Amino acid sequence: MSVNKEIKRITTETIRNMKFQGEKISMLTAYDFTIASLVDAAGTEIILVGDSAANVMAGHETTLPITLDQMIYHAQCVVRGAKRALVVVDLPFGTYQSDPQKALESSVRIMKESGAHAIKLEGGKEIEESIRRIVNAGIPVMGHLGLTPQSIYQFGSYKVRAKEDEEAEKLINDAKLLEELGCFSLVMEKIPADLASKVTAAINIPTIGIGAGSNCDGQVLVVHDMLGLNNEFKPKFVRKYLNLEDQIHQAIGQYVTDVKSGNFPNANEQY
Ligand SMILES: Nc1nc(=O)c2c([nH]1)NC[C@@H]1CN(c3ccc(C(=O)N[C@@H](CCC(=O)O)C(=O)O)cc3)CN21
Ligand SMILES: CC(C)C(=O)C(=O)O
Ligand SMILES: [Mg+2]
Repeated sequence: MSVNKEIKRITTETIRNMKFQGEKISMLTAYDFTIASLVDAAGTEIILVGDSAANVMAGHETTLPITLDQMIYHAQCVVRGAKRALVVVDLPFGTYQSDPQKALESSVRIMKESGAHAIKLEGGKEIEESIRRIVNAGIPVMGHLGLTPQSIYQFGSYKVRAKEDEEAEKLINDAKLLEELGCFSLVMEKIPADLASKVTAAINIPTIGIGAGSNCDGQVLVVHDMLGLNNEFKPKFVRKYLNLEDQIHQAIGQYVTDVKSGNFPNANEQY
């Protein structure tokens, strides 16, 4: 008797079909092999190698400083851990906004050098040509609208976006444009739940929300946030499933105490 232990890979088509079947899509970030393996094994459909690595991994204030080389390194680590999930990588700030040719080259580097399955970029109409080029090259693209952290210095704050009619209307038009351009899905960050609902009903590609209410086709969180690894960051859209920061603080405190007291290592922990 032979058992097929091969794991079936989630594809962009799987993700698109989930919307029609009414099955919600779960997405989490990962930036390294170990966390990616855990996120993958627990059944998350999409792993995002977010440029939030700039904050979470490198300690930067914003996402702007992370480079394409650094994103590729994180993506390589994640791809080795993801056996089933679709791996999506953020194009970092400055590698796609200005020039469609550069956008394509950045995307090709990510796909070639990391083995990831798709890229994500922030914006709508402004980056239309970049998205067109990348999609035409056969690279799956995930859009990202609403609060787009790479534009933080233009927004001036991380406040909820598209509360006014004019910005809401632009967001709806951008969402429709992204669908037309061939994006396979769309992240909507920190926008009113009613608007997210409206967009989700208006397009045929799945919407994945973060601070965008329960009517999106899927949800995404930064894995370190939902595990409670950084207790200072607590916008209300984060649900903390664990309080790892406190647990790790306690464990490491105990280790320090044991080393200092001579309690570690004991007779069984030496040769
Ligand atoms: N750890 C982490 N989680 C994220 O969700 C995340 C990142 N980093 N980095 C990139 C972007 C930035 N994001 C953000 C950033 C701030 C708020 C926000 O609501 N800020 C509140 C303060 C919240 C707090 O720290 O308690 C604000 O009023 O500015 C939301 C999403 C989402 N992304
Ligand atoms: C918050 C998600 C959507 C993201 O773009 C990131 O982690 O960089
Ligand atoms: Mg991002």
